[in-house]
Amino acid sequence: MGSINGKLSVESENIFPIIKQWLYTEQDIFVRELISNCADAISKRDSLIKIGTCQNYAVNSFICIEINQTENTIKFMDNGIGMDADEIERYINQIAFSSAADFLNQYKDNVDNSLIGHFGLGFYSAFMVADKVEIDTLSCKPKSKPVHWTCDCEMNYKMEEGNKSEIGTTITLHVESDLQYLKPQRMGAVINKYFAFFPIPIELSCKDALADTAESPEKKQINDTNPLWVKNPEDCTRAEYIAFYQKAFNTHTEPVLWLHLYNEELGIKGLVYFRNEDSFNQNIDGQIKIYSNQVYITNEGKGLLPEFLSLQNVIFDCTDLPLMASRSSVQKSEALNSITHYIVEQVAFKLYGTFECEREFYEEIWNSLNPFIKFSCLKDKLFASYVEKFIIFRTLRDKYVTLNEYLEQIKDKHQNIIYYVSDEIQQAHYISTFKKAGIDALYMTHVVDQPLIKKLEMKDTNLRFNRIDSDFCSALKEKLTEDEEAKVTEDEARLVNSFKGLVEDKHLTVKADRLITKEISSIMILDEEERRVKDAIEMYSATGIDVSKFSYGNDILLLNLNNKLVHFLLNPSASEKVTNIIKMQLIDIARLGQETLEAEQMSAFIDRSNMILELAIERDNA
Ligand SMILES: Nc1ncnc2c1ncn2[C@@H]1O[C@H](COP(=O)(O)OP(=O)(O)OP(=O)(O)O)[C@@H](O)[C@H]1O
Repeated sequence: MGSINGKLSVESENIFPIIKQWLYTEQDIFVRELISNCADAISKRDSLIKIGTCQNYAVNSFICIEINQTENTIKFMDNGIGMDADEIERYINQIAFSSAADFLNQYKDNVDNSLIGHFGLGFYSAFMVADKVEIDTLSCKPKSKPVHWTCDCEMNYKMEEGNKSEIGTTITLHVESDLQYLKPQRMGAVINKYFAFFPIPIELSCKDALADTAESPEKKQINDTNPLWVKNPEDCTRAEYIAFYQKAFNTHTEPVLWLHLYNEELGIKGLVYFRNEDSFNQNIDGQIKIYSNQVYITNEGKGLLPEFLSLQNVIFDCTDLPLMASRSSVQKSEALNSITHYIVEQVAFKLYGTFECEREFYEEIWNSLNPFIKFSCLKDKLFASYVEKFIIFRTLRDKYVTLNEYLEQIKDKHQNIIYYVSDEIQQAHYISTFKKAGIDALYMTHVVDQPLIKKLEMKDTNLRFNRIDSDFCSALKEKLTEDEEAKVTEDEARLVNSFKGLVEDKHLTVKADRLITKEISSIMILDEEERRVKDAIEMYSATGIDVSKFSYGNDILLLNLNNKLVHFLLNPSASEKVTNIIKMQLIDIARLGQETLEAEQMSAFIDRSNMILELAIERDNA
């Protein structure tokens, strides 16, 4: 074969600018494309060996990347099918003409369709980093001659007989000396990004500028050819799952639970890891890694997986993913819907199984599952329909219950009213009062609990969620006879009257009742609906919205007629000086139980507290 010079022909227009600017916005992609070509060549060779069209010339398949920092070259070498001059003419010189279609046509009855999805542009991504590219190749076809092909970035090529003696292909990229990919760490990281779990061994070697040139550099295998998701779930151990999690997601944390996806029909294998609390607190977002035939495609699950799954760490491989031309994203399709549906169902079944069969363990890991399950139920109707029943809540008695279990437990006491705690510290006073009175409530302290409450109330209009400091009275009210009720009304009227003038806050209403615990003197309550309006107004106000036109109901100062101090206020012979101090103190104590005092109130409270201590000393001395 003589030497052939030419200008690359293109199918429609000059695609170099497209390659450089549009299709491959990420430079790393040339590594993926060239290694994918090596892999394709090996698969084609294996297919031919299987059908006896090609002699079994190679013992082991290999892909090797060799960096030479002296010559500023990067070589991609494989022992795949190789090319003869005709094939180079067809598949390389005529750009945008993929050989995959030809290959499939020729052997369509004998090979599987895993080679589909090739677009005939990948090879030219080499020009994203190289100003000259060489191909040295020897085809596996009998009596083939080796070919040497070289091309500069002006699209001028030269093709002549080469000197390659072993079947396969070497692509040599001539690059600038400062190119980041000449550094083995950088190149290793990129190979790892796309091919960490590729089934064919990929070796990297580097001849550095200072090394003795006679010595061939050490080769290092970069990838794990047998990732855990490929294995049958029955053969995988707990230690293997954890080790794989830490390696694949680069973390030292351990997952609390995992799920092995394995569906031959959909061609899907993968792992869903449920992250632990610490990992959640560090970063609310999880990681999604999608592979196709063990080649990394994307970490962008948007549109592919339901949004809520992005809270967990998911890695999966799907043989038939409908890929976009750049192979970096996935097209929406029916097949994709089935995959998504399968994953959502599997996640729901895993949670169901753990809840039903390992309730104690489920409760142990609940803090880690809590935000994920609740958020998912808010976001995804299908998922909610499976999983809503497995939401559990910690109670004041430090037990975990589902909503149904709680409703069953309280049905004789406060039917359908669910008391909840939204802030353990702020509502500590109410919590201890509830505990003393033997009334249970649920901890709903996560931000996701507020929208969840709204959703549950909308779903079942009989349910009423009352924060522990709202509607306190009905929970703790003593059961009274008619006569006793009449007495309460009378005492209440007297107390309301005596507080007049003392309370300047127009948002404060005084009420009195007999509560089942004597220890409580005064407590501030706000009707649940009014409190929700108040919270919303405060939230809008914080975002700068003018809220002056909005208003909400009054805070209620509830006085417990069973308490000694309150009882004292009804004593007609008590001195006005002392009763006024007690009344003011009762108001402030009630306010403190709910929120902090304003500056002036706090100062008055401290002065008054000191005065009370002085009175105590005076009394002791008397
Ligand atoms: N290492 C190789 N060994 C054998 N043939 C190769 C090799 N690299 C490229 N080729 C041939 O060149 C053709 C063009 O490669 P190119 O990467 O541009 O397109 P493709 O692999 O067909 O599709 P894609 O754009 O998806 O990569 C390939 O189809 C293949 O026939």
